[in-house]
Amino acid sequence: MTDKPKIPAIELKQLQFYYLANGWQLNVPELSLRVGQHLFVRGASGSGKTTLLNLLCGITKPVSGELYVSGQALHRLSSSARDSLRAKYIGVVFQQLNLIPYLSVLDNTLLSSHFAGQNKADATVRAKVLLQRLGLESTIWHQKAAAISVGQQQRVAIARALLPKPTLLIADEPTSALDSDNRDAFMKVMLAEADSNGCTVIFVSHDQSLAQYFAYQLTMQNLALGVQPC
Ligand SMILES: Nc1ncnc2c1ncn2[C@@H]1O[C@H](COP(=O)(O)OP(=O)(O)OP(=O)(O)O)[C@@H](O)[C@H]1O
Repeated sequence: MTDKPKIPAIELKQLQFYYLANGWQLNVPELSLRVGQHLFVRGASGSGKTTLLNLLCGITKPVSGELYVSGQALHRLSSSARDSLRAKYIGVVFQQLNLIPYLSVLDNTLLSSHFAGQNKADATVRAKVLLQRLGLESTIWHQKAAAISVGQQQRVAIARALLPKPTLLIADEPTSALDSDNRDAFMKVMLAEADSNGCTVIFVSHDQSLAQYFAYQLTMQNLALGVQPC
């Protein structure tokens, strides 16, 4: 008996995207990631990292080509179908973090499990464990997001992204405000949490020192040439 071929976590084929406003283009001839692979994507400012992540999490749609996440053809889905796929299966940490300033640390963390339709009591228990592992003690759980430091906000954002146990985690420069000790803890917790759920990780940054945490790496330049992560 032969094994069934495994569905890649991510698959891009002849993907093209451009901004109507200025014609800036992103072309990806080919990209394939296995389930559970952790990829570091590096690129200079303006090289298209955020644009790529917005495509991968279905916020924007390619102009042409194919984009599959866990076998789901994102390029064929409506905007609302992409939104519900993201809520259930994709954890995202944006550069702007997108925390709700007037909600508490704990309630911000719980938002993702709410949108993924998960049980609140179970999610609350897991959220507290995650926050603690990220160095966010119970003394700040009930403070408003607006009242904590940017470094603390970054950790709340990753806790929120990880809480629903996504199959894909996408992170855009999530450690820029952390000191080296907290950054180290952040990277280790993020990757260990992802591993325990078999979650694929795509992490973009222009900070080369973070590449040491990843088995696979890619530059935006190589991505545009269709080179596979190595
Ligand atoms: N909404 C938009 N409309 C038009 N052009 C855009 C838009 N967003 C980004 N761009 C342009 O697309 C290119 C890629 O931008 P993008 O934000 O993806 O790069 P980046 O690598 O994430 O940059 P940074 O590291 O500075 O965040 C840039 O030239 C940028 O000016």
